[in-house]
Amino acid sequence: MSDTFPTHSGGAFYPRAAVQPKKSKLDLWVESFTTLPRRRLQARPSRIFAWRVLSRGRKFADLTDDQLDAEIKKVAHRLRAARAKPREALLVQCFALVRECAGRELGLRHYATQILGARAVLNGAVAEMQTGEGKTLAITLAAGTAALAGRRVHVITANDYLAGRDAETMRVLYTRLGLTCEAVVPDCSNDERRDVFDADIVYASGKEVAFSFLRDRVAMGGRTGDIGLGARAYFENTQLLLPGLQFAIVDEVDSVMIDEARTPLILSVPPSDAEVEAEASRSAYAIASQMREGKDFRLDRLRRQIELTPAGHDHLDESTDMMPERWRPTPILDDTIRTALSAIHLHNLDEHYILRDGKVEIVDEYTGRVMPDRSWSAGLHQAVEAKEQVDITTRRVTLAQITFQRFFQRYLHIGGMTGTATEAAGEFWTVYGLPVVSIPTHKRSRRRTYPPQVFARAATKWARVAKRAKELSTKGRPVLIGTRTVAASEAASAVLTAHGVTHRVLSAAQDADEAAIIADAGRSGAVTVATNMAGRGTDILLDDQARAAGGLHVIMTECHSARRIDRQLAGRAGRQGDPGSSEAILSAEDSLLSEFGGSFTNSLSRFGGRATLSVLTKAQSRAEREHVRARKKLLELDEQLAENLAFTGTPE
Ligand SMILES: Nc1ncnc2c1ncn2[C@@H]1O[C@H](COP(=O)(O)OP(=O)(O)OP(=O)(O)O)[C@@H](O)[C@H]1O
Repeated sequence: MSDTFPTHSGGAFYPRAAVQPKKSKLDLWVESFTTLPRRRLQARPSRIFAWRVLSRGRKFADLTDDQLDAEIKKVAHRLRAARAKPREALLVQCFALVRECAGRELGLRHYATQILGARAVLNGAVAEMQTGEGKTLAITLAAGTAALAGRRVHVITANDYLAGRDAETMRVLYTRLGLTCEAVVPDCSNDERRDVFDADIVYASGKEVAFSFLRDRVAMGGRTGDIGLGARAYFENTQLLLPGLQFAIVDEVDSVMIDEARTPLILSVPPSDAEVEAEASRSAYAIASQMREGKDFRLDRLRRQIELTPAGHDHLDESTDMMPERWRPTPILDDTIRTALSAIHLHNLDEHYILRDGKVEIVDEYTGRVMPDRSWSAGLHQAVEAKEQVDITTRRVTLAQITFQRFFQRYLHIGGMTGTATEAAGEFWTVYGLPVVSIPTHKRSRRRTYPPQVFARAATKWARVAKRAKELSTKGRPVLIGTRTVAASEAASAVLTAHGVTHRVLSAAQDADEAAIIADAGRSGAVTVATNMAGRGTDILLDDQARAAGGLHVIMTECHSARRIDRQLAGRAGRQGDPGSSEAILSAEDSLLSEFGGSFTNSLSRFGGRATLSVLTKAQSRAEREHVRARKKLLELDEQLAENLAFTGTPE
């Protein structure tokens, strides 16, 4: 079995895993029948381990605070001495100590299921723990143990807000263990960032750590060994941000390592001729907006691709003069115009992006959150700005780039947790070599799932949503209405108002009040409308009246292209054995069904009637296949780029 705490490789100065060689399809196929079942078996924690931790914990409960501190020191010392592979008995002791400290500092003692989840993470697996099972607390067992063993731990969260929130909540526990814990605040200075990464346990979004790694790579300037890096640090005073990539625990691992993996991370600087660039984007928009679908270009909404027709090419030939000199050669012009067409036809306001303070800000399709510090690459961001007639930002020059897939492969040890891993188990194994292990629930789930209802028209759907919300909230149940876009939240809000239902809206456009709105969402009779940003990590606590009335009811008003995201939303109800229910109220006009639903949806929207579950499942499977294809393609491009870079002498 692999080491629990792999020792340094890639040099003690900046420990990280070596770049992994690309595996052939045949190798992967063979592995999935040979290595994977064995790894899954090895990674599955035994229930006896959890039982031993609980029984050991009873002994620690009798210790005074001073005696407990002494035990912690002893265990930390033995863990460090054990190096890569501590004995099972030592891990039992360490888990029991962390658990006892959690009981004293947080008033929560880990359940057996949380112990199993954390053990699977130490075994280098993805632990699938259902929504609401307490992953945030479970992670402290794995993070605390690894940090006591002397490893620098990164707890990677789905976004910056969760990083700050979880570090804040769990800091007292880590402090009690004699460990330091910090969270990365976006936009902090390099010195601050270096200080944060100096802590034993760092909570951060994947993007923050990956960008810090990219900056370090640029600073290393191709030197990767200890001597080169040490010399650079000494003679050129180059200070790196990270102490390497040692031990990562990824919370909401499918969101971070699969969903985010569709966007490459690019470290860039502004170019010298910004004004001409802006001019080119405006002219390209002017040309593209005159072109007609079908005649000048063909649009493949499914694959999000645009192809120019011969008539389109003729149109471009006639418009060349409108572009600045550098953009006139045919391949560059074609590319620029296709980007402008994509901005016009495939990127929608209040769905893919919002406008805030005269700026285009991207909305993450999976989390519903605005990502102010991200921009689309290859001129798309500027094309969207030209379309919205706002100031055009400068298209930046790339210094270094990496995909999440390649970034996470560089950790010496990685493990993760999520409520929804099964759907992506194949991808976890082929891309990251991570087996998925299912952990049982602490209490039996009492959540009821009603069959989905699909209406022909969106208006009928919204009326039904309002009626359901009114009916259930009058009975004293809190209702959470999940939407996919900011625009849909507004539509839902308008209908609810028209039906006289008091409600609150939580959306990407106003996430400042998030904590307050969530705190109220579990009150008896409360109705809350939220984009899927109220999915992962949102813990809606019920009051007694709400629990007695039947708990939270989640209404999903549009299915996401990934089933996991829907399961996350439904998972806000019926947590920790609470009562609760969920249902989907949809329409054939929803984008998933109209794009991926096939002929059935077409006839449904034309002739009316109701669709069945199988139509939905088919549409989602199609969309998921498309996304897997897109991610594979990105990884291939990234690997190709790395090979080209390796050829020019920068192998990292
Ligand atoms: N051992 C425990 N004892 C008592 N309460 C607990 C325990 N562990 C977790 N909880 C409570 O369970 C609730 C859910 O926890 P948390 O939000 O971490 O779940 P989660 O698994 O991350 O859910 P999701 O996947 O939906 O984000 C919280 O209110 C938390 O305080």
